[in-house]
Amino acid sequence: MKSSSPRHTSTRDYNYEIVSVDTDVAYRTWMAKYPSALSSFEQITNFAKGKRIALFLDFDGTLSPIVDNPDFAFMSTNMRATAAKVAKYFPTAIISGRSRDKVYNFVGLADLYYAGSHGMDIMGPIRESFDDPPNCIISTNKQGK
Ligand SMILES: O=P(O)(O)OC[C@H]1O[C@H](O[C@H]2O[C@H](CO)[C@@H](O)[C@H](O)[C@H]2O)[C@H](O)[C@@H](O)[C@@H]1O
Repeated sequence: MKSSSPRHTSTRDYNYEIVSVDTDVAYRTWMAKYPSALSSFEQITNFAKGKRIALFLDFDGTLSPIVDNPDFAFMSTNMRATAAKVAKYFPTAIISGRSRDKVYNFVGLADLYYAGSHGMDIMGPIRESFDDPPNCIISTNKQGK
């Protein structure tokens, strides 16, 4: 007779299943406490009305996937295009535990703010001229210094 319930061939399999159930419960509990912002989008947009918006983003695990080798945490083309688009509407900053240069090299968007080393090293968008929006800083290189 064929059994319809899952087979447990070893204690190891059984323990693995308990860990999976625990992980699932922990995940559901966490999601109940911190629901996806996308499911409350209307509430967020209503709350944001009349306010000045700035966007602060994490890099690893947010803009890039978590990978084994930190040197390969590349952003997708879609994610880069989305970050560039959102930065046209709101001041947008990336805050990271990585060094600022490393994050900038991964992202490569000049219109964003970058806060590296957990906020110890901050760079604003590169300003081509004094006529650019005031939320930019002047690039020291562009001034010839
Ligand atoms: O503040 P973040 O931008 O989230 O940076 C936190 C740390 O991110 C990196 O490590 C994490 O991502 C790696 C690549 O996916 C992954 O291999 C590692 O296990 C994660 O901890 C980065 O290497 C660290 O320097 C950052 O502090």
